[in-house]
Amino acid sequence: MRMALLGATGYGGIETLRILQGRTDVEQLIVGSDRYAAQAIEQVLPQFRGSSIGQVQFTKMATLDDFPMVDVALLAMPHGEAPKYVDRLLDRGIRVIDFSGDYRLPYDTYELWYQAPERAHYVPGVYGLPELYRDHIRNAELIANPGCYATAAELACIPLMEQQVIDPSRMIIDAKSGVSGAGRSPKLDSHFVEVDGSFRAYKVGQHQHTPEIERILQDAMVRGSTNLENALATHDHSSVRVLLTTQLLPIKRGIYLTAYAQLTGTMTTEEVTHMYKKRYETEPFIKVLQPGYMPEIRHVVGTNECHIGIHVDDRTQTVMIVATIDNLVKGAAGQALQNANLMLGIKETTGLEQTAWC
Ligand SMILES: NC(=O)C1=CN([C@@H]2O[C@H](COP(=O)(O)OP(=O)(O)OC[C@H]3O[C@@H](n4cnc5c(N)ncnc54)[C@H](OP(=O)(O)O)[C@@H]3O)[C@@H](O)[C@H]2O)C=CC1
Ligand SMILES: CC(=O)N[C@@H](CCC(=O)OP(=O)(O)O)C(=O)O
Repeated sequence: MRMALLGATGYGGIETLRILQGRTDVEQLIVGSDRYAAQAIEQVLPQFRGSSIGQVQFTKMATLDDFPMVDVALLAMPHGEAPKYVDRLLDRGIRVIDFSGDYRLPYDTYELWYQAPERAHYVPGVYGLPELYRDHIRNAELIANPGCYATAAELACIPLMEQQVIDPSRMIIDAKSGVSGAGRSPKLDSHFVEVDGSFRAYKVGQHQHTPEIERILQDAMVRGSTNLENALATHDHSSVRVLLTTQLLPIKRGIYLTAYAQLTGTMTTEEVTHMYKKRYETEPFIKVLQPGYMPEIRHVVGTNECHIGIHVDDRTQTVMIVATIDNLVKGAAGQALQNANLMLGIKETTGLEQTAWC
């Protein structure tokens, strides 16, 4: 595999390097950083001292057109940066996986939720959630890697949507993330002293992953339906409505997400669990827990896994799904490398079978 990684010194980029350094099938690795151009990875990131990639030097991203040919480029930069590079890469025949929100939504929705400045209208890429779009990903030129909360929310709710057993118009998603989700650039809100020993909600009612989750769950509902005509007729484009609350946990990494939805018929915890186990039985990274068990962040940190716990509250006929992921792995770098494996015809789990650090 020949790969370029632009934005290699942010948390998503560093995590990509951590996962890649154990791989023996990486024939070429180009790492882009303007700030650290010409320095070796191990000079800038001492955790890679003596590793197989430690001596690779960072390259200025502006020199992109002179890079040697690669199979795939991963772009791990803040929102709004990827479009400076994407067309140039695609024109050279290099396939692209973008970590940011730039290619996840139709432009009008993107502009609204990301407060994007006036610029060219981007066409969404193939959405990089293998559990829903595996076959599209294999042939894609441009992948929009999902957001971290969105990954957890979608994996938590896809079986409910496909089987149409809930009211999709009033779903509640309560999500908590470790601080690395806010990126590596210093900001007051993610400063250690502001976060340690505290807990708070942020971006209330305006989190940018809200339309992403609604769009994908809507699609899951329509695609999963055994009666497509009925699904299209009864659910117009705006029928999935999600109230998303995002909160900052005083830990480095991990997402703990709880989705609540109203069942339209009577179901037990055992029945919903059976439905989830069946849906995800061939998915290498999804673990559905037995009734009575709930996931924990420490059991997924450092892994590309999503653990799912299920409970049905009989009194209110509410189904509650808890999903945990590592925001930097299944929520970013791991998922991007899972997508790269699919695109390049490599076994999907290659390099991604680590167990948790706990
Ligand atoms: N952190 C997470 O949990 C997740 C992040 N994402 C997305 O992944 C992308 C990368 O995020 P993250 O890894 O957290 O890191 P940052 O957002 O902090 O990105 C830092 C990297 O981007 C490069 N960069 C390029 N242009 C700019 C610029 N104008 N300003 C600042 N940095 C720039 C930096 O290069 P240089 O070395 O030259 O400084 C550095 O390598 C973002 O779009 C984010 O939304 C998605 C899912 C989860
Ligand atoms: C803790 C924290 O701040 N998290 C980030 C989500 C990062 C991510 O996955 O999303 P994007 O790629 O869409 O930025 C946030 O809430 O904006």
